[in-house]
Amino acid sequence: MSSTRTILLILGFLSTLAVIALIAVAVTQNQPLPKNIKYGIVLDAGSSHTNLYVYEWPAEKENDTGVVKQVEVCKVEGPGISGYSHATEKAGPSLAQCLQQAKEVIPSAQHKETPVYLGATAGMRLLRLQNESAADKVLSSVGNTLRSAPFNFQGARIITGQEEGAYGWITINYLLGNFKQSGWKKLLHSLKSLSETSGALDLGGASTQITFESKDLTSESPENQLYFRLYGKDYQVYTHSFLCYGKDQALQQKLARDLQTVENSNLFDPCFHKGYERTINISDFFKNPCTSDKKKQLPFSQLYIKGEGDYQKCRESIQKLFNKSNCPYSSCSFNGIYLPPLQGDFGAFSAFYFVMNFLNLTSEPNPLALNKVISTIESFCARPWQEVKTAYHHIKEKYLSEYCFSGAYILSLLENGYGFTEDNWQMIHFLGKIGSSDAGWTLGYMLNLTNMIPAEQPAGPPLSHGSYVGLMVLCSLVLVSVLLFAWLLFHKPKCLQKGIV
Ligand SMILES: Nc1ncnc2c1ncn2[C@@H]1O[C@H](COP(=O)(O)OP(=O)(O)O)[C@@H](O)[C@H]1O
Ligand SMILES: [Ca+2]
Repeated sequence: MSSTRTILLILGFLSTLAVIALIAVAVTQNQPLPKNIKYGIVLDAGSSHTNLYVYEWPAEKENDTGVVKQVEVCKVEGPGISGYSHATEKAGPSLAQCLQQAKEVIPSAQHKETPVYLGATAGMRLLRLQNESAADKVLSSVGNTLRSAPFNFQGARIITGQEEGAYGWITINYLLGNFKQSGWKKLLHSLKSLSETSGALDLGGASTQITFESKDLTSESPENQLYFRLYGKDYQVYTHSFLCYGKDQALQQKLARDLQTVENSNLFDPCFHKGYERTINISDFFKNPCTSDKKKQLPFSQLYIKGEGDYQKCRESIQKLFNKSNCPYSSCSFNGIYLPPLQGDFGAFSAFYFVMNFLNLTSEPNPLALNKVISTIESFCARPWQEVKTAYHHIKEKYLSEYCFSGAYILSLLENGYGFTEDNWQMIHFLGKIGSSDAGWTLGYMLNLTNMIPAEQPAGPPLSHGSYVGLMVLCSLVLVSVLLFAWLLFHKPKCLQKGIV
């Protein structure tokens, strides 16, 4: 009897030892290999300025969703590259300082294999319309600078408005993890027939984009339609980019309209604060493709703008930029552009975020009601310029003086332009960053050009490393408990014998 007990004891001890060994092997064997990091660089050459982004991802996981993240952003000094139309050779050298910063962030052994892309947006689209050869020279200047950097130059080009919308949509849905939803979340969405993805609203200085998944997208307007197959799923997406409807060009358009009825060189503008004054040179004003159709001979060369700080009047004058009179489709946003019914949540970024964040109107996770947003902007516009300047002395005067206009413009674009209402306003989420990455088109652009988003779900182990190890541990613990229980049951140790009948 005692010898069987000894044998069983030894067996129990050995099996416990075996289980511990099993766990130790599982943990060490499945430890991810030391990280092999890859890098990519994208320059966003916007109308107002250029930003350089450095992204990184683990090489062995590059086709997984959500693994690429932004590790650096560098703001290029000076204007956007389209601002170099009169000194095109200076456009490239303006990028040198940010390229230097990228060289410091990325280990030098990896410089040669790191792709670098430059995408120019609406500022360059406008320059190309106004002066094509200047636009070509600017692009060749930035191309030369990028080629001479130690990275793997992949091109400098003007991206289309459609691409800008599409890549912005891909970026935010990639970062929000919407392309890899769990089974139950997918089921919930399909039961409620909700979109699994978030729409994207991007407001720049020269153009603005609206992009969202639209299940009932008809083929009325093929140029607004995009099809994607990502991670094994099909997406039908609507997109449109409005050139001249970025916030800086919208202001130019509004001023061009105001100039039609001005009686002398003084213009009272309800969209600027009381006490604010700005002088505008008329000679260049109508050369811009966004204002050239309003060209008018005026008896003065300078216009003096004087602020009135009246939100209601400002909204009325902005409203005129959205022509709702003719729509050749079943439904339109404005200027005769097709817009299917709005669907799902929207992420609103770049200037949508900068402006609403300044005005403290981005409150998440509980978005504010539309009437609260309106009253906040209304009272901000009513504050005298001297008071605003003192309260926010640390903010660039160019930005500060235009937050009233920009706030009113954002509301007009969303309400009058796209038809958001009090009821669906809260579907809009103003976001600057998602995790460590800025919301914008650059990440989506790089993911696409490096083929990092597969059309089909990559075949991989069914369990993640963590779940695999967890499961191993759990099974082993169950095994030990069963063995222990069996031993107790059949060999009732003396100390327990009394209790068992
Ligand atoms: N902190 C800020 N506050 C207000 N506006 C900002 C801020 N930072 C950037 N902006 C504005 O955001 C817009 C960015 O547009 P940009 O990307 O340069 O142009 P586009 O996308 O039309 O080519 C510009 O109007 C710029 O003035
Ligand atoms: Ca932009």
